[in-house]
Amino acid sequence: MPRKGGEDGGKRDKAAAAKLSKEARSWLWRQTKPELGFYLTGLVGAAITGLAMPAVGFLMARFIVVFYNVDVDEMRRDAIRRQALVFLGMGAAQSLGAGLRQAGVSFSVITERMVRRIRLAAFESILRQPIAFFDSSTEHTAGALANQLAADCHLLKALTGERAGLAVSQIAVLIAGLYISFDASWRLTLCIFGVIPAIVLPVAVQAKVVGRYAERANASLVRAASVASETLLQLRTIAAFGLEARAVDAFTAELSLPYKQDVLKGVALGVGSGTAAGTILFAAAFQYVVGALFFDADLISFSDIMSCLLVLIFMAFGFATVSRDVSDRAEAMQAARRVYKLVSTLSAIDALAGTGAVPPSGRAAGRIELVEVSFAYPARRDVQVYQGLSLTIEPGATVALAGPSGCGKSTLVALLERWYDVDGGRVVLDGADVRSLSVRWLRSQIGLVSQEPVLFNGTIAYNIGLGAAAAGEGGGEGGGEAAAAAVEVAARQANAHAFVSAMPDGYATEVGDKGVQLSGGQKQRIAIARALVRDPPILVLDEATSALDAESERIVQAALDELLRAQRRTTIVIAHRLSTIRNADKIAVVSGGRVVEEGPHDELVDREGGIYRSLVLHNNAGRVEL
Ligand SMILES: Nc1ncnc2c1ncn2[C@@H]1O[C@H](COP(=O)(O)OP(=O)(O)OP(=O)(O)O)[C@@H](O)[C@H]1O
Repeated sequence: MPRKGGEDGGKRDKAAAAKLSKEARSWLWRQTKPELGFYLTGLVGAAITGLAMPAVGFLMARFIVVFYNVDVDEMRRDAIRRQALVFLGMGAAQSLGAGLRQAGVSFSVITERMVRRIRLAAFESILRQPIAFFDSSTEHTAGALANQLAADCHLLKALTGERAGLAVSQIAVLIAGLYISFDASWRLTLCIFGVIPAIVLPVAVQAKVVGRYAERANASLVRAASVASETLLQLRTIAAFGLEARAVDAFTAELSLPYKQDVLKGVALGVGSGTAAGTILFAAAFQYVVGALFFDADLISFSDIMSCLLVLIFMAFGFATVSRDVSDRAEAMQAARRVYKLVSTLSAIDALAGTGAVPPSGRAAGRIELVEVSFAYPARRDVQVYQGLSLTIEPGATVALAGPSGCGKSTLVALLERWYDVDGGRVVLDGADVRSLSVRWLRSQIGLVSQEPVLFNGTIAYNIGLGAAAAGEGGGEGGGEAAAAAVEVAARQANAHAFVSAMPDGYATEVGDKGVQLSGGQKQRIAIARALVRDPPILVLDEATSALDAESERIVQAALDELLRAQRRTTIVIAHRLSTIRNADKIAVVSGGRVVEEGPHDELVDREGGIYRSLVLHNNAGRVEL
């Protein structure tokens, strides 16, 4: 019976793939809408030029016949005049067709516009996805997605614009050729066009083979892109551990399959196009023989033999590239399915959607409640991080989260930021379930400083200003006087102003890629300033000093202590340092997926047998592993 299940599964997969292809095709068609007028004009032009090909063959045949058959001079002159006029007409039709084809101004422009639009939609779709989307699959690594934006979107060109015109033109060639040839002699046409399967079959098989190879080669290329992007993002670690050769090996290994498949694809393409090209001329040879037999049996005239033959030969010109086109389209269809899958993936947590409530005041008071929350990360369903966790944080209070490593302290931040949704229970901000709130607004209310500050390539002012830009308060390139003033205020609060002003270019100092030109402590203070520039009602410090050396930690800690003293805002602190935690209004100890102890430092430290007390008692040189 497993075989039957396998067959059913295979059928289901095939049906799902066919459905996806169909949807991808209609989606692609919808993408042409903004340029539909141009597009259709171009396609009509392509159809006319396609129709003209066999028609020219037919006229040539007539022309030859006139010279061969018509003996009387006067009649021949008439016939030649008629033929010349028809040729003139054909010339006009061709001009019109080619003109219309170009007037689609031209297909390449349409294609570029469309691909740009699709790329943008794909990029937006990536940004709309919840964080879980990026946790779960090798298809969704940074390298893989960047590859999709670049390579897949580029491949789509084979399904649109000039290439679509070519397909229409080839179909027109086939229809016109069949019609003219059938009209001349249905017998000979049936015999000759009986060989069409000999052309179509290898091309169809080749397209299928190429399509299948393309899918596997793409999977390898995606993995190669992941290896490349991971290597480039971790260059310092790679250098420190001497992992360059390993990275090259991993990259080479992933490229070997696409290489092999490219070779096979070349062979398939060669066989396909070779068979197609040869078959047309074999058909012509066959036509001579069969035509002669029919001629002897008085079943066909000389004129009709010539028509069938020349139509066939002119059709061969029209089909010269069909084999490669079919392959490219097969590859492009795979890419279209992948891009469509990406752009049609709806996100339950969409920061760009502009949906969800925004409280009338526009600013959160900062009361946070977690009510009976249960949660497991989508990528690791078997690890239940929270099971009925409840915690209330009053507006303006500073709450420290403590507990053993991996107990779920940072997860609380992830749920509050709505990077993930809870499986059970609720996360509530000022009385409203966070799922009902605008994601963009919710995140704009939280200033987050995390363990490893990530800066962007640009100036210090730009990096700090980004905090305000994200909250929709301008900023960006530090733009404007007000923004510049806010950036400086935030830098002062973060204890960063002194070192920034001491730099030759001050706030205009470039920080380099990911902030490499700054020290860890400087980067962290810029990150704190970035979180503060929006003056958030909720501040989250997630082990903000743990990655720093002792001196930098002291400086950053001083900035944070000052900050906590100076302004009452809801603050969640996750820290290993006892001094940060002991000053909090409340310490919540997380263990076994719940808050097991709650209260101020003095109270918890006196609790006999308490987890917090034991953590503090076992602390090492003023640093506790909480
Ligand atoms: N993105 C993720 N996907 C799957 N599991 C995750 C993910 N992030 C964290 N986890 C797991 O969830 C659990 C809680 O992680 P969390 O980062 O919240 O712990 P923590 O208390 O902050 O730890 P630490 O003090 O070591 O930073 C851990 O078991 C961790 O392995």
